[in-house]
Amino acid sequence: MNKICVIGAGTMGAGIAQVLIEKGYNVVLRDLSQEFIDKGIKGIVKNLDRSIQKGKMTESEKESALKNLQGSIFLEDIADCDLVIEAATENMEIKKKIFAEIDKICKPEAILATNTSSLSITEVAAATNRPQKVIGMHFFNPVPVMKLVEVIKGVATDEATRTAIIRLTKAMDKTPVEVEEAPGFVVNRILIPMINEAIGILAEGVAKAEDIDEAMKLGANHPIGPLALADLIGNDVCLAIMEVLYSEFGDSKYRPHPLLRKMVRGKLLGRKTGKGFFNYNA
Ligand SMILES: CC(=O)CC(=O)SCCNC(=O)CCNC(=O)[C@H](O)C(C)(C)COP(=O)(O)OP(=O)(O)OC[C@H]1O[C@@H](n2cnc3c(N)ncnc32)[C@H](O)[C@@H]1OP(=O)(O)O
Ligand SMILES: NC(=O)C1=CN([C@@H]2O[C@H](COP(=O)(O)OP(=O)(O)OC[C@H]3O[C@@H](n4cnc5c(N)ncnc54)[C@H](O)[C@@H]3O)[C@@H](O)[C@H]2O)C=CC1
Repeated sequence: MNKICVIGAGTMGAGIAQVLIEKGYNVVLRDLSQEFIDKGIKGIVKNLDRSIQKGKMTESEKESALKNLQGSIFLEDIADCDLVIEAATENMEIKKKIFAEIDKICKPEAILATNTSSLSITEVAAATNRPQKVIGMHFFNPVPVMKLVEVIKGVATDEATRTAIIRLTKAMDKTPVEVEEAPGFVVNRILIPMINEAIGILAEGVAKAEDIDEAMKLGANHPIGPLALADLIGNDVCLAIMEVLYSEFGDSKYRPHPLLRKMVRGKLLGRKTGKGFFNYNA
């Protein structure tokens, strides 16, 4: 595998692209506008500069990593990719449209992976004429730091695709965990309802946001509290995942809290909009 296209230059796409270029892969980072691509690349450069400051990377290593990266708004630029990793908005209709498009453009042997947090790989794959080459490759945020990749087969995913993705995951210094297709897979089925519960606790006035987070950090040894984690993930992403859990299982325990909806409607998405449960410098 040499040339990889990452679709979506947001929180996850930029992180995935960063790790890939550091490992020497040629990456095309695609988004809908140059502005989104520039923002993603700016974040990558900032992270690489931080690594230099910490003595973990040299200036020339940074330059050679960045040489591996090409931003593009043109879908044609991905035609010769060996693998596409889609990290666009968590919405089934958007993902199906992307997969139908890339299926037409990419060479027949290319693997098409989705970084979806919760959606059905089988349904995404059904938008293509190569469902055997479609797979879930679920990274965690922040990608350069988090070691896990959940690898999820759809009903038609073949063995060669599974093996290739496991191999790439290890080459990226990540640990693959294979998961059967199920809403939210493993981590998000546990993590996002916990965040939703923390939002309920806040809405009921049981404790202030800072204290909810402090309680979970000191009482459960979590590295950050659930509300800060919601801000890191993005409240829109958290809501999308709760919606999938709720609609797929039809169980009221997965009902998104109205405060989560209100936050998303008010564009209080967390770090990416500068304000969520806490404030951040834009
Ligand atoms: C929604 C989904 O589908 C799935 C998901 O992703 S769910 C979310 C999963 N992620 C988590 O649970 C993250 C929980 N939080 C954490 O682990 C930590 O708070 C954290 C790693 C994000 C930050 O750690 P911290 O100790 O609070 O801060 P900080 O000291 O600044 O960072 C620790 C390290 O991470 C690095 N780091 C932090 N944010 C980073 C980023 N966005 N990109 C790259 N590196 C980053 C720092 O550079 C630092 O590196 P060194 O150890 O080499 O110095
Ligand atoms: N935020 C998180 O912590 C995690 C998110 N994910 C998943 O990763 C995916 C992306 O999430 P984020 O990076 O958080 O979202 P984001 O909102 O930060 O970025 C999404 C990007 O996709 C772009 N996009 C939308 N439609 C597109 C299209 N048709 N073609 C190209 N680009 C398009 C948007 O312009 C945006 O820049 C989602 O499926 C999400 O569920 C997975 C793991 C963790």
